[in-house]
Amino acid sequence: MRKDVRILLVGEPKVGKTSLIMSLVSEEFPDEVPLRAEEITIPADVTPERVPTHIVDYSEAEQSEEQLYQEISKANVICIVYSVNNKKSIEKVTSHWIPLINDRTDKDSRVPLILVGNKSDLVEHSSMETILPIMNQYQDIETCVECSAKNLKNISELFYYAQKAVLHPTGPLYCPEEKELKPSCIKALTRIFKVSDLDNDGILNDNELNFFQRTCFNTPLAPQALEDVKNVVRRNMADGVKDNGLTLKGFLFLHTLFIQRGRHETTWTVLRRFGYDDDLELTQEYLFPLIKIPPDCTTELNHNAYLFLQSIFDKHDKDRDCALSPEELKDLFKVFPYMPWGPDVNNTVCTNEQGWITYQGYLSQWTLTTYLDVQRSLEYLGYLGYSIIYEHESQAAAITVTRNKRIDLQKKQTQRSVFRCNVLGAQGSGKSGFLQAFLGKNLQRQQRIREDHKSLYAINTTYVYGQEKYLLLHEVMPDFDFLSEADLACDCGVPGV
Ligand SMILES: Nc1ncnc2c1ncn2[C@@H]1O[C@H](COP(=O)(O)OP(=O)(O)OP(=O)(O)O)[C@@H](O)[C@H]1O
Repeated sequence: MRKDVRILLVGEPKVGKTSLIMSLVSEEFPDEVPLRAEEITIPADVTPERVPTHIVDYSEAEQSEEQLYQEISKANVICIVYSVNNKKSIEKVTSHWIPLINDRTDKDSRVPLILVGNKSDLVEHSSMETILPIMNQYQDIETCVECSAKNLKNISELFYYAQKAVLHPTGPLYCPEEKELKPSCIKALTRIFKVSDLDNDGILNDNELNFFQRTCFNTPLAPQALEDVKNVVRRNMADGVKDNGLTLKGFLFLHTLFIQRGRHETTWTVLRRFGYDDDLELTQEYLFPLIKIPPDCTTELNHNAYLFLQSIFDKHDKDRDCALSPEELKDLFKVFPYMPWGPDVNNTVCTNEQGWITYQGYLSQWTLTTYLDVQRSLEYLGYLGYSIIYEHESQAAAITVTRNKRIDLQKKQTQRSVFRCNVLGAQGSGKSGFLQAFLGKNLQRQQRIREDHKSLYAINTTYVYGQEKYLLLHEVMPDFDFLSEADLACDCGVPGV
């Protein structure tokens, strides 16, 4: 979310821009106003959304066109002010101001606009009849408001709407023309639904809904409120509620409704809680939290992380055969933007007779990724929503950084549970066979492995003094000239198999 908000007021001379700003600041209508108000900054603690807010006035008499253009490019939201008793000032909104702003802002990053009808105290009628068609015509208009600097009507609301337009913009979420959520918003909310659907039955039951509510808004829903939400969905669609729980369709409908009722902040709160930025991409801080790994230390998943991964396995192993069929695996990775495991994984870890990754194989692969490339592991945990489900500050809470290997050697004891063994040997000496045999695959099965599905790693559990440890075998190419330091870093070696 943005750290501050810059609101610019433009419009025809004498529509009351300066008066609106002065009325907001002094909470009374100023009898006399300067041509242009000084830029003011409202401190975060007195703004509704708790971000510092700069308010900038424009005066044709005082400023050059160049200065106006500069202010337009710096603004996060622009209020186009007209006077409700001045037809010409309304006409100029579309004939002058909107085109001028659009010409000066990038098409892909248009600033939100707010139409502000001042001097509502001077007329009996409303300007909305003229304004609503304009709102429908221009997508960048976030909202419109009629107000009066004189009797202070809707003044704080106007600045609140402006702040909201920047902090909780409609643009990325909703297409007003189609009256529906945008595809990237649907994608993000679908991922959120799947992460929150803890038993993976396609329905958010009361427990899951309460968990979701607590996670996003720090408070569970009262039983009656929960029923009311479901009833709203029931009244509007046939398959939004099933078995007394919310379906994905119902969940998306609710968010559409929030947005249509101007409660974008609800949807944004949910999206941000699940790691999304203003472009509906998962943020770098969410996916790649800082984690320091000193030299000679390795990275492992801790107990909580294994518990989490176990629950993810369980919710996708629909047939309870302790292995993930290709469909189950695909379903597990639906919350990822891409398929992270290629066919080589099936030859890196234990599989069942059908070649499907077993529970043990699944945990082994996670162990391997965490050991070899902890950043990737953090990224994957982020897609699965680890820190959200386990209410941790970041994915980094899943990782144990082991003690320096040298200290282990000195003390002749270790807390580590993953050990790497390099397997060296001439071409054709049977290194691959050795790795596959470690996974329990006999020669017959080994012969069926396609060349492009082969893996240089094999990881499996083994018992040391009754304790389960992971042993990671790494087949090292015979040409020593090409060996990197990383290739040679290991806990033991098996030369000349
Ligand atoms: N709600 C209102 N009702 C009645 N009069 C108003 C109202 N708001 C502003 N005015 C009056 O309108 C006149 C113009 O106001 P103001 O100078 O604030 O407009 P402006 O848009 O800032 O003009 P400029 O761009 O020329 O600086 C002032 O005389 C002011 O008192």
